[in-house]
Amino acid sequence: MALPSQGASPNAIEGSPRTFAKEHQRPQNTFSGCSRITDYEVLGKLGEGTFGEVHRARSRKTGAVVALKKILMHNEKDGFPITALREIKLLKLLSHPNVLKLEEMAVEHHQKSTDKRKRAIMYMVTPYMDHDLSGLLENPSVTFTEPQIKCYLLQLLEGLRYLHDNHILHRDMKAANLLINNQGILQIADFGLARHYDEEVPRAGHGGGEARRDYTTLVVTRWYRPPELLLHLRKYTTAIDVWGVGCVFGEMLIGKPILSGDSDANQLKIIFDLVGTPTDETMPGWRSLPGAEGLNFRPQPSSLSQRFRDYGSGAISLLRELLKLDWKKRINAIDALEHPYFKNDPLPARAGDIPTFEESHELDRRKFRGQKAAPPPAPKGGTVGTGPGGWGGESNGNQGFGDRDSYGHRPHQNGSRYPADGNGAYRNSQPQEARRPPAWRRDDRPDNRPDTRLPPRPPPVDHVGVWTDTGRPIQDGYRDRDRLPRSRAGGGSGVGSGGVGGGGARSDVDTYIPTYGPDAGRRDDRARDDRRRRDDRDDRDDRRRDRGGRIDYDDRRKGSGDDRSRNSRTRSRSRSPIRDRGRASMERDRDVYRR
Ligand SMILES: Nc1ncnc2c1ncn2[C@@H]1O[C@H](COP(=O)(O)OP(=O)(O)OP(=O)(O)O)[C@@H](O)[C@H]1O
Repeated sequence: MALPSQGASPNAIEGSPRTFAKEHQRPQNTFSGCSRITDYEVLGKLGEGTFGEVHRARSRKTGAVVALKKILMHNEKDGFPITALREIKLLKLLSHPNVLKLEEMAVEHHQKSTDKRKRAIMYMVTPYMDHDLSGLLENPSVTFTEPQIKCYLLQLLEGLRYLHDNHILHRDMKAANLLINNQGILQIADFGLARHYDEEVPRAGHGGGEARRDYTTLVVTRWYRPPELLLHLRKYTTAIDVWGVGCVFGEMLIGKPILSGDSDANQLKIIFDLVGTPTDETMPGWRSLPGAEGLNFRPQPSSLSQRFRDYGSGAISLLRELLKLDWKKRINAIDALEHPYFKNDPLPARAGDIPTFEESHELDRRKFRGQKAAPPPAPKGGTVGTGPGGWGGESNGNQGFGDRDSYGHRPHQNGSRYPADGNGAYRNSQPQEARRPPAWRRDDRPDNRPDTRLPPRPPPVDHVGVWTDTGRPIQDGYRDRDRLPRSRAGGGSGVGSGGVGGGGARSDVDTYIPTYGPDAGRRDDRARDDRRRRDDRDDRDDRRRDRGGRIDYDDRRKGSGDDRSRNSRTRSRSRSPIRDRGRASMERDRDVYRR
C-alpha cells in the first residue's frame, strides 16, 4: 500500500475520499490502535482549546513522553464528535516529518460508574512536543534568529506542501497549531478543521489554482483568515493555508500576530491597510464575491514593505507572495520553498543547531504574563467531557483531573485564550510594530515585548444562534456573546473612518469556527438553531434542499425557543433514536472527508 510521501506525484491521489483513504493507509505497525489510559502516567496539563484538553504523559510501556488530547463530548447522547473523528481519520493517514503523528488512541472506561450509558473517554496520543510556536514567541526569554525563522518556515512549507500534495486542506493554520520540539523540528498539528480537497493539487508556477466546488467559508481563525474567505469565496483553494503561512511568517519576524482584527470587517480593513485595497488587477473577481457587495473604501496602496522594512528585501518579497490578495496567483508551497529568501544569507539554520528553550505551551503563556485565566461560566446544556470521574480515579493520583477541569480552566469569555482589554478590544496596536527592530536583533525583547494578548483562537461565535428569541444569549460558555450586539441587521457597518463599509463584512457579525459541540458536523435535520453558521452548514444547505427541503433554517429560527423546547422537538421527531443514531453514524463515516 503506497504511503503518502513528500513529493508524491501531484495526481497520485484522485477520486473519492474512500479511495484516498484506501490508498493512504499507514502501515499497521505505525498506528498501534487503542490502548488504555492506565498505560500512561499523566504528568501535567499543557493546554486546553475549545475542542480538547491536552496533557503531557509518559507511556508505562515504552517510557516515551507523549501528549494526550482528550476528546471533549459536550453531550454524551450525541456520541463521538464528528470533528474529532475527522481529525483522527486524517491523522491516521498522514505521515510526514513536519506533520504531527497520531500514535494511537487511548481509552478511559468509567470503572466505578453504575450508569451504563456513560461513554468512555477517548484520548488522542501524539508525540510530546516541547513548544507551540505561539507559546514560544511569547516566552520572554526566547529570541528568534533569522536562520531559525528560515528553518521553521521551511519546515512549515514542507509540511504544507505534503498536505496539499495529498489533497488535504488544513483550514486552521496559525502559530498555536504549529508544534516545535527541542530538536528544532516543527510539525503542523490540529486537524480538527482539515478536510479532503477535491481539486487538482498545486503545481509549480501555478499558484493555488482553481476550485470547482464549494466549501464552507466558516473556517480558519480570524487573524489568519485570507481576504477571499472574509469575502465569502466558496470555491477556495489551498491558497487559504498559504495566507496563514504568510501570517505566521510575519508573526515570527515581529514577535506577535500581524493581523489581529477584532471583527471580520476590521480584519478586512487591516488586511487592506497592509497589502493595499483590492483592485481588478490585484484581486481579480473580488467585486463579485458575496461579501464584497456594497463594500466601499478609500483606495490605498500596500504598506507592507514599509512595515517590514527592517527585515530585508528577501523577507518582504516572500511575504508579499504569501500575502497576495489574488488567491489564484498567491504563491504555493512548492514555489515558496524555492524562494531566494532561503538561499540568501543568512542561510536557514539546521534544525539540530537551534538552541533548546524552556517549554512553552498554551498554559505557559499565562505564566509568562503572570496572569491567571478567570474561569468562565459553565455552559448551558451539559458538561464538556464525559462527566465527573476523569481518569477513573484509579492509579495516577489524578482523580477528577479530566472532567472537573474541563470548564474550570476554560479561558476568557471573549472566546480567546486571552483577555480583551476593558473595551473589548485586543491589546494589539498594529502601527507600533513597524518601529520595532527585527526579532533576531532585539536584545531588549523581554522588557520591550509587545502586549500580545490574543494568541489566536477561532472566534467561536455563532451569531445566528447566539441569541434566543427571548433576546437573551444562549449561555454555553463557548460564545463570545459579550461582543455581540443583539441586532442581526446586515450591511452598512463601516470599518473605521473611511474604511470598509457595506454588506459583506459586517462588524456585528463574526463568522464561526466549528466546535466539537453536540451538533458539530451532524447533517440530519434536527439541528439546533445555532448550527446555521457552523462548519459545513453552507455546504450542506443545498444538499438538504435536494433531499426534499424538509427543513428551512429560517423557518426553524422563526419558531425557535430555548434549548429545551428545541430538544423536545428533536425528541418527538425522532421515533427511533437507535436507528437514527445508526443512520447518522453511517452518514458521518461516509461523509467524513467530504465537507
Ligand atoms: N503533541 C503535543 N505536544 C505538546 N503540546 C501539545 C501537543 N498537542 C497539543 N499541544 C498543546 O495543546 C494546545 C491545544 O492543542 P490543539 O490545538 O491540538 O487542541 P485544540 O483543542 O484544537 O486547541 P485549539 O482550541 O487551540 O485549536 C496546543 O496549542 C499546544 O500548546
